[in-house]
Amino acid sequence: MAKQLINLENINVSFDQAGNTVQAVKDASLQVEQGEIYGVVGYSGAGKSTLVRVINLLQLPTSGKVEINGEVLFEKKDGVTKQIGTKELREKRRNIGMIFQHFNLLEEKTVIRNVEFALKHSKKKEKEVTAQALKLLKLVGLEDRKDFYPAQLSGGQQQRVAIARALANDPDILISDEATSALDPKSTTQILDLLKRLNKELGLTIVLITHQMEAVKQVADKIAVMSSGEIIERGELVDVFTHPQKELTKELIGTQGELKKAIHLLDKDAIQRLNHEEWELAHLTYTGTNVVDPIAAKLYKDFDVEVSIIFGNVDELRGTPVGTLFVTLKGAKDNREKAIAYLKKAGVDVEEYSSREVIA
Ligand SMILES: Nc1ncnc2c1ncn2[C@@H]1O[C@H](COP(=O)(O)OP(=O)(O)OP(=O)(O)O)[C@@H](O)[C@H]1O
Repeated sequence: MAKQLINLENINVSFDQAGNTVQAVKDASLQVEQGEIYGVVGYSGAGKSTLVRVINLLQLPTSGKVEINGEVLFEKKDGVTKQIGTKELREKRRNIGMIFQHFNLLEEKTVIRNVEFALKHSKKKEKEVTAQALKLLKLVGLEDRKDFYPAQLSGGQQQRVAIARALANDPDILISDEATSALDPKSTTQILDLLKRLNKELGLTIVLITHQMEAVKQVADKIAVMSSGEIIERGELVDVFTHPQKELTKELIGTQGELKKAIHLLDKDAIQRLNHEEWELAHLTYTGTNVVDPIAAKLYKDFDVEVSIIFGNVDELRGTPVGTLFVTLKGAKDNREKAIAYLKKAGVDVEEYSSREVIA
């Protein structure tokens, strides 16, 4: 089993905002294993940044436990606080690189000086510092821009510099706080590809905060969904996307919008002529690409259930094709039940909407 690198237990964070207490994080626990890319998603204000800033104690929790690589950095329980010393914390923080939406580069310094700046506390000689900075710029594909100033680079290139700088002290963990949110789609993909490569080549553990579901779809192994300070759902990326439990998760991943589209596309005149008991709308989700035709034929042949496809789509989740299909199922109720039981057994996730719900 992989080693648990980050362990946040029962974290609470509250702020005082003009005399009112805002609870930004509520009893949140998050465990990240070494080598994982863990996405934390949710709308603005959900508490993502606050929770993740707790990892390196840039944000002190009101209560809870912060354990990194088996070492407790902070624990406050029953009014008793334990916290590592300032000097030790400074060292620990070097093991956790951070990148942000705004690249936070020093504008008056060249690219290489920006990276070297992160090594100013190291005991390395000047020559070694420069060699290390060059190595990092090579890693992010920017060695030929080493003497440029940040303003002479595109957003994507500036984020690469920020990544090189974040990796200067050879950290085990990289926290990415909305790092692709200010970039165009092409640069976003390039940065995500770079993060994936660093994860693979360096074994870097990455915590990725984002409101962009496309970003987690491309790179995350696991995701946690946050709402009003709480983690409301979590799991393997493909599981959460194919079996979302909470309404918010469905909304974030677009299932709700797809359902509306399916209802809009239904041939309501034709369908309203049918008895309510004779049909339903079903949302099928499956991994793999080629199950559609055989399923339709099989349901008709074996269960006397007629399948009409309203629309379908194949998406890719971290390289795994995931098909989604909205269909109407027509036939006797018990036949439909048997057909659905068959689909579920075949690994297809089925969400049913009764004809009354759809027509309402
Ligand atoms: N330093 C602070 N002082 C007071 N309130 C704060 C502070 N930092 C965050 N908050 C509040 O805590 C809540 C959660 O904010 P947080 O930035 O963690 O959310 P988020 O999910 O990361 O959203 P965003 O992407 O917009 O930053 C918000 O209500 C915010 O106003």
